[in-house]
Amino acid sequence: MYFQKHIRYFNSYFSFTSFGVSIDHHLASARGNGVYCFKAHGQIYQRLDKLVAGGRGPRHMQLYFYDTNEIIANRVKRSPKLDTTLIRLILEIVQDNPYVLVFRNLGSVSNIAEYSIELNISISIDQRRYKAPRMDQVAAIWVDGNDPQQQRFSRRIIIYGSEDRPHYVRVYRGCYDPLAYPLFFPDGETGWEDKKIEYQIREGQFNVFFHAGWLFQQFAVDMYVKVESMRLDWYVKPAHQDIIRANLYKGLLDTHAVGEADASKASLRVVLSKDFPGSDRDVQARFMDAMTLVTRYGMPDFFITMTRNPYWDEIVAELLPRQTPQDRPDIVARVYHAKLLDLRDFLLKRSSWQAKLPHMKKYPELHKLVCKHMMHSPCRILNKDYPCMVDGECRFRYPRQDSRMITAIEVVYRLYAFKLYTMSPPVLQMQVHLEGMHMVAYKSTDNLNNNRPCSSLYREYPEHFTWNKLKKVWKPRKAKRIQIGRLVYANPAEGKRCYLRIILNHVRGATSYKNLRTWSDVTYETFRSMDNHLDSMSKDFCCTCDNSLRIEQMVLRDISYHLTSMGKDIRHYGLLELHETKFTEELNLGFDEDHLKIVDTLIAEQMAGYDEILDHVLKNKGHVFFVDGPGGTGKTYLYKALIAKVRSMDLIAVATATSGIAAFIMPSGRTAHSGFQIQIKLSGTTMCSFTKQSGTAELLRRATLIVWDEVAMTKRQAVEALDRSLQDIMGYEKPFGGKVTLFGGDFRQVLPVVPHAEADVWFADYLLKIGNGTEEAFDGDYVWLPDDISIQNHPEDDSIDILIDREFPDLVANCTSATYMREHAILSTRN
Ligand SMILES: Nc1ncnc2c1ncn2[C@@H]1O[C@H](COP(=O)(O)OP(=O)(O)OP(=O)(O)O)[C@@H](O)[C@H]1O
Repeated sequence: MYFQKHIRYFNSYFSFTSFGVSIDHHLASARGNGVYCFKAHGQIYQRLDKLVAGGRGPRHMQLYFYDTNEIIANRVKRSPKLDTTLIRLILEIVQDNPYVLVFRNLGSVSNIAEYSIELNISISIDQRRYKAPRMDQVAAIWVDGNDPQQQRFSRRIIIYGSEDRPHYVRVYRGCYDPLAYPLFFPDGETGWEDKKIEYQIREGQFNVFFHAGWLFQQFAVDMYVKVESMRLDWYVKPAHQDIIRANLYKGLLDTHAVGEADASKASLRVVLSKDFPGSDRDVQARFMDAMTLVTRYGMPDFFITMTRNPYWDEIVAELLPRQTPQDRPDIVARVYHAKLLDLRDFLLKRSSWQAKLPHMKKYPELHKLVCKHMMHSPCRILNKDYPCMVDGECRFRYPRQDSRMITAIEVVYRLYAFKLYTMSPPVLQMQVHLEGMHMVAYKSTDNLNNNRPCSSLYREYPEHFTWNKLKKVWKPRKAKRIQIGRLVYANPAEGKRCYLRIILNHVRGATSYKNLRTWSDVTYETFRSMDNHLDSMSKDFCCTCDNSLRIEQMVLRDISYHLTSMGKDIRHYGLLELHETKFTEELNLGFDEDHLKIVDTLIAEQMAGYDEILDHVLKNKGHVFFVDGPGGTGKTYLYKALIAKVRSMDLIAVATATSGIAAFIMPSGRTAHSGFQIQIKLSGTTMCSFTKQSGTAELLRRATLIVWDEVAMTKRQAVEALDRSLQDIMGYEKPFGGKVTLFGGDFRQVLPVVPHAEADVWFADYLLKIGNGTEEAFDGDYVWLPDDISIQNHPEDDSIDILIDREFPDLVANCTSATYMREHAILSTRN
């Protein structure tokens, strides 16, 4: 019992390594709720120390250098309460462990500081069997003077006697488990086997994991992190990133069209692909799939959640003596999965079913329990009186924030490879490709000529046919089970492909691309309508210019402007050639002569900023500046001076601001969203939507100064998107791709955000009336303020004190309370 209760402690005491991860200390430890959890940043690894013990005495593998009695004495020295009989027993069990043998051998040498060990980190002994490695397979020992260049193992770590630098064993190394979990792998097995097999219950077979309590939980979570880390590592590799480029196929073709051979320059950088569960794109795709079912069958009537109860009879019946469900995440995960399948079958196979509350009078207890634990209606602002509402908050904390926490049960569920989601009927994502843009999808519909239902839409095919991925043909569906088709999304900015998608959604029984373009026996050519459109657009420009070539260019530039704002390049649309690119446009922006003179009027602080920034621009030294100052202190004035100076030297200065008004004041300024093509929906990995070969990218590549005013008003993610994109197009992993970037803004002008605050309707209306000039006024432009919102001008002129007293009652007593200070504020029109 004692051993089981402290098994994690024992394991960490006998492990050769220590657990290494950077932990978010705000979230680490029990923090009052009793469940130990921690939030890790980055990779998890095991740490190996040098051979010579540090000032705090031997630890981990260093403890093995001594003979048994000495080890026990050493271990007891570190932890006086240790049960020595138990330690002796464990040491006996691990006595043939090859790592123990290696380290124990070192115990007999006197000058250990001069030794080093070559540790084999990727042991590849027979992994299908639980066979222990031999000592010479895990490590070799050199005495002083041996040539460490003589590499014995292909992947190794050399642990030196006295070198202070610790070594890290990454999760995917074969020796990770035996070094970290000696209690599970007493003979030093690689621990590299299929974990699904390890967690199986086998009649008559002793499985150490099921007796390890907390250590099993820790091991399972560690294994899951291992799996996940390896998958993430795969995605992070540049070679694999290239494979999963967002618009791979389309991007490749586009790239060839503009003579760009390097595919990596073709499209946006994507961190995680759709195949990674939980990634943005996976969620997006599943949302679209769900909406396909909604389109087909209507809105859902029920949203059912199923929670596991660790004390379900089926779980308790399987527990070993003295075990609690927490000790057996494997059983909990299995039973939950089985019950989930049962529920799904019940819901799907029964043609009709009803969800009924137990009768209130007949089963009062049951009724109460169901209402209490199993139902939740909209609450908070939608239903303030709902029983879950306590002090204006939902006591179940709905709606819940997204969070990602891995528990041992979830981990085992994932390691068993149980499905995370299924859809019934399933949704098939159908590709939409322009002719010649893809080899497989739409063209193959030709195979349908003989047996295609002539009234079907393309997306309805899966209901009548099955798609053979290997042969790439549709075959008539035999089974009753149907599948719903969904055409993959095409952004309107994609032009032709988007139109094709719309047409596919409307034209029934089409057999070819030509057939799709045919209407009332007339086959339309691509861009025919666009040509007409060009003619009609030019009329807008005719009144400003009479040179037809110039008008043509003006129209094209206008189209290009709109396309660029959608992240596209006019060169990919087969239109006439646009001579002036965005880049040359920006070069010819010119500057205001008056702004050049501003430099003579700058005050000392402005001048210091001007000199410093200009120096970086002239020497091309990348740096990020932030100009801070309350409103009206001359920030814009400084930008004007700088921008004029940079442009006067025929260099490019890109001037942007968050709001349209601020952008208007900047010389040839534009909003940051339009200038940098920042997407509306932002996440931690969003990039700006311009492509590497677009005009915007070229402009930013050549820009020597980038100015973004009012940056305090924008979302952090927007600035981060620009940072990522600049790094991407510059191919330089320094902030903002090594550009001189000047941000300006004033956080004092950002109003505090009060979550869930309710507007005072009367006051809002009153303010609008004043703003619109419809409030009753006297003496020209004075309005009466109602008494209850104004403070009388006191004869002793202490009205400010009165205001403070009224807004901050008991200020002295509460001034240290963060909640009190958050809830009171005096806003002033002077910023
Ligand atoms: N050194 C200076 N000499 C003369 N006038 C100046 C100087 N600096 C600023 N000003 C003037 O002060 C006024 C306010 O300056 P500016 O608009 O640059 O402030 P700001 O900090 O950008 O304000 P906000 O944060 O509200 O946008 C402008 O009319 C500007 O011409």
